[in-house]
Amino acid sequence: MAETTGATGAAGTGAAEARSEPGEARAQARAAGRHPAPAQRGPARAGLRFLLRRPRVLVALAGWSVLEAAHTFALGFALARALDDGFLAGRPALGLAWLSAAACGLLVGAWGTARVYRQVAALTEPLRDELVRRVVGRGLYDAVAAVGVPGDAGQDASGTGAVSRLTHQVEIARDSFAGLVMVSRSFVFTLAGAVLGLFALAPLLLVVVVPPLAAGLAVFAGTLRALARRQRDFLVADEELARELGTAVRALRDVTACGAQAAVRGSVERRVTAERRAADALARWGVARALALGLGGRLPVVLLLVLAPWLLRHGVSAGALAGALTYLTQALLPALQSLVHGLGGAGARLAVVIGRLREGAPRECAATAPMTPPLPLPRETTASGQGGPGVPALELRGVTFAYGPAAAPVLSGLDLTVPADGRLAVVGPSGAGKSTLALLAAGLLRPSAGEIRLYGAPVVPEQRPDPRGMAGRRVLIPQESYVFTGTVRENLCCDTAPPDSALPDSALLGAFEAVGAGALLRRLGGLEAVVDPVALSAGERQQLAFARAYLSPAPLAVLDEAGSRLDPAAEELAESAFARRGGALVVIAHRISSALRADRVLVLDGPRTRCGTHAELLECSPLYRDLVAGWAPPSRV
Ligand SMILES: Nc1ncnc2c1ncn2[C@@H]1O[C@H](COP(=O)(O)OP(=O)(O)OP(=O)(O)O)[C@@H](O)[C@H]1O
Repeated sequence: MAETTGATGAAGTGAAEARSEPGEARAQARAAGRHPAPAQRGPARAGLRFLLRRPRVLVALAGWSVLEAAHTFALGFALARALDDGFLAGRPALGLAWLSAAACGLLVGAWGTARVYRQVAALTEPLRDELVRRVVGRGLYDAVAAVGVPGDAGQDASGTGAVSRLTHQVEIARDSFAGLVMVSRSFVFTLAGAVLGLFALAPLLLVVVVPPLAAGLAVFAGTLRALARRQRDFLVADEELARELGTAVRALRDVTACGAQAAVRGSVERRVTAERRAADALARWGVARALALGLGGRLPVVLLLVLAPWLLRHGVSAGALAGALTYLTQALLPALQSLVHGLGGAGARLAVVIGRLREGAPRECAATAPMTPPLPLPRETTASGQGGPGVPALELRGVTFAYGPAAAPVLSGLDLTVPADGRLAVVGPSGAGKSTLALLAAGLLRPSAGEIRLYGAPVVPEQRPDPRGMAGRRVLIPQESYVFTGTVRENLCCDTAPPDSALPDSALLGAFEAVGAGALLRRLGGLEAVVDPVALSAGERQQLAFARAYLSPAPLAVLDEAGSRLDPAAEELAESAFARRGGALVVIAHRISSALRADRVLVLDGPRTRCGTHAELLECSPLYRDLVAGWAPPSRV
């Protein structure tokens, strides 16, 4: 069995890497009694202030962007002149010269754009540095503050994971900010170049183009806020779903062990529904985006074509008309598309990330998030699995098991009966299949052939613990004890108590005393003390697991080297508690003492497997004799 200690603690940390945890941040802020600032408010104003503090960079950016405007202007104007003065006037050389001028404009524009990137970097890198400084500073502050915080909280808060996640968000913020600067700047200068060009070609063109363009921009501006909010809601819902799934996947073992599948499924389904709703709302508002693009980018083209005869009659040349169409289709429409998508998407993302960074929460990365309490298993109230008088606790008939179709069988045709009050020890060399047998008996593995019955009922692996099924008939303590971050009570009850009722304290305290773990309970600080699995020794974890299993109503207990980390006296105390509580006991024996306490011993040894009393096996099983000789000096046997 794999190591399970501390799984829940780990599961709680860091959900969806770059996708962060806004919900947690808010929950924690609420828990801490502070009210988080709305993520949306402020980033735009803060961004503007940031820009205004860098006038020189802004001027340089504007200067280089003028080249871009000049390139846009040259594009339509040169085409119009090439047509009107060159090709349509029978002077192809002049036409080609104008086209060459347009090509030169293209090169100059590209050169300007390259310089623009440098200036954008000069804006975004300081932003990044500033955000990183804040994030790391806050992370260190929290790390120092977390010193002395007991348990996972302290360990996680002081870890670098939170800072690493937030610095990744800083990268997202920087990229989104750079994108926003680029698209906004590009739209402004492209618009300026195109309007100047249209005016230079024929002012009448502006009468056709400007009204729909202005209407499109007005629709976009009017719906931007709502659209950004929907976009932000969708991002948050998407992140929360990713966080929920990430946590669930990391905590699968805990979830299964606690029987919390239904609760986790419900929680994930709620997130999926929330994300679907957010996506629907965003899609509805996407219509506004399409409307803005249609009005501002496409309608002017249609109007120019429809009104072409009228424009030509009123002195607009064919070349000017072609130039105007070039402005619209090659410059304005792409710039408007970038603006609409850029401001709606990158803008919302930037607002979310900046808002979150300003909430400033390395703490938000689940370091101190409350652990999902384990869902306790229902406790069987009647001995439903006991099958009636004379029915054995455990029966194996011709059981064969292999870990794969091509693997050699670990068990082959095994027959075994453990009476309802029987006490069986299973021994054998390492790798003989003792743990495999324990898992088969517990219904956690399915035999390749043969049949296994518990109290007369066939053993079937179950999707979830059922008090009327396997959980009501057997309890298994595996080699590695399962202990999670939570109170002692939660650790005890995760296998036993139904969600709607609790075991009395006297039963819990009695279980500790019965298995010889009373001193451990007192040292931990009682039932409400929080257990840190990492701070327990392996033997202490085993004692806790003994106490938990002792509380189980299941009449068959299967102990798979469950006391291997205890000293012999403590192991005997724990084992004998199970013998006293009644029912059947199967012990995968770690020491000869366990075998000596059993009624019968199963020696697993492939084809030479034997079952009998200690004395019988000493007679007939050379392997058993060897094992016994290896366990203890002959004089003590
Ligand atoms: N999950 C698995 N997949 C494939 N093979 C496995 C798996 N678990 C165990 N085995 C193999 O099955 C055989 C029996 O393993 P098992 O753990 O049951 O032995 P064991 O008698 O309990 O050993 P030990 O005393 O060392 O715990 C071994 O050869 C082992 O390598």
